[in-house]
Parts: sequence; C-alpha cells; structure tokens
Amino acid sequence: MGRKFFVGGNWKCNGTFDEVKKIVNILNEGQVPSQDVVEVVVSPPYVFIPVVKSLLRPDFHVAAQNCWVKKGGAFTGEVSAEMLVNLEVPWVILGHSERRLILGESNEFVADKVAYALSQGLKVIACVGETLEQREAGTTVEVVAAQTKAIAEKVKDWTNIVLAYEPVWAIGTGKVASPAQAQEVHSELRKWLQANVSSEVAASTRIIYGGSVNGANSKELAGQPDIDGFLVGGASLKPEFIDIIKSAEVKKSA
Ligand SMILES: O=C(CO)COP(=O)(O)O
Repeated sequence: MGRKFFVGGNWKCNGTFDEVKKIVNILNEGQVPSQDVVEVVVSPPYVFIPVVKSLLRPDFHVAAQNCWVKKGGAFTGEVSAEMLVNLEVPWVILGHSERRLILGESNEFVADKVAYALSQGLKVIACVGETLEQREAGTTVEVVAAQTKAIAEKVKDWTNIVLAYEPVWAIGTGKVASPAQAQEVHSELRKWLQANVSSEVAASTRIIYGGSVNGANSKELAGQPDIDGFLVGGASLKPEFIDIIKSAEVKKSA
C-alpha cells in the first residue's frame, strides 16, 4: 500500500518573529527518521511563511493554513492559491474546524477550495471532524462522511490529498481521542472512500489524526492500522514535535 507516515504541525495564529525562528531552530536540530519513512510539513501563519521557508531544513516542507476559493483579485484580506504556488509553498490546510465553525465555511465552500487548490498544483490537507454534540448524538460517521462526500463530488484525483480527521472536542482541549475511537473513524472513512470513490483511493489515501496529539500519546495512536500520521496543533510549537515525528518508526516496524 505504501502510505508514507505524514506529520503536520499547524501553528495556527501563534508566534512572533523571534519565536518562529526559535521553533525552526528546534526543528532543524531534531533527529528524525528519513524522508523515506515520514513526510513532515509545518504550517506557519502566512506572514511567517517566507522566513520559515528560508530557514527550514530541506527535508521538511511548508503548508499554508488556508487559501482563497478561486483565482485571486478583489478579495480583501485573502491569499490565493496562485500566490502560494508562486512562493513555492507546496501544501495548504483546508477545512480546518476553526474555519468551518468560527468563520462559517460550509462543506461545499471547503470542497470548492480543495478543488481549486488542487487545480493550481497545491497539495491539500483536508480536515473533517465532528463536534461533541454530534458525537453524543451518534452522528460522527454521518458528519465526516458528508464532509468527505462534498469533497469527493468536486475532486477526481485524490493523489495530492491527505485527509485529516480532527474531532472538534479533542482540539486544544487535552482530551485526545482514544486510539480505538480514532481508529474506528479512520476505518469508517477508508470504507467510505472504498465504497464511494475507489479501492485504490481508499488504500492509498493517508488519513491522519488531529486533536491533542503530544509526545506521550503519539506512539500508541500511530500503532493503529488506519492512522497514517498526525496534524498537531499546540505540541507542534514545542520540542516534543520531534518525538511525534519519531512515532513514524512504529509503522516501520509494524
Ligand atoms: O487543530 C489541530 C491541528 O490542526 C489540533 O490542535 P491541538 O493539537 O492543539 O489539539
């Protein structure tokens, strides 16, 4: 199958110029498995992308945290996919729950963004996930399937998509999904892809987990068969991000 382990660090709206340079130093000094074993991407706020790109070790790559839904133009405050391509930013995170819930991005809007970013040559980390209310109502699988379906309706080629399952109740709360809870949803997402897209896409698409991942819980999560990596928030700003990257070794020896 060959799904290479993927670890993304989502810095969200954090950091000063000096703090960002410090984080990059920590990353540059970290001893991690080779690029054959793990793909590492960090996602600074837009304004820090150039400095991070210029200082970051060449085996780690950069992602933007969002981009505009279509070609740039008169859209004050937005950054277009073409601009990211122009700056040689290879990845973009789209559909993060903070954008869905705080900024009101719908499943369709996120799907349009994914399709447009891919059409411009970007690789996309597409996020899905349920709220606590939805989990308690027993609708988790329905919710993530609807989010994934909206994307599948607008995208034919899944080669450049990583799907990130991020339960909203686990984000920034310290309440990590148990390995079994995360595995269950990842397995359902893979089954959904198999039934609705293709067996090939189901087998090859990386499904990564996000929500209170840290250096202490990443190994056990990585041991689950359908967890192909992580999207890390808070802990990606700390030295333990290196330990999370190292959890890729669990897969290698599996
Ligand atoms: O939202 C996340 C990554 O995109 C997860 O955030 P935390 O790791 O801080 O819970």
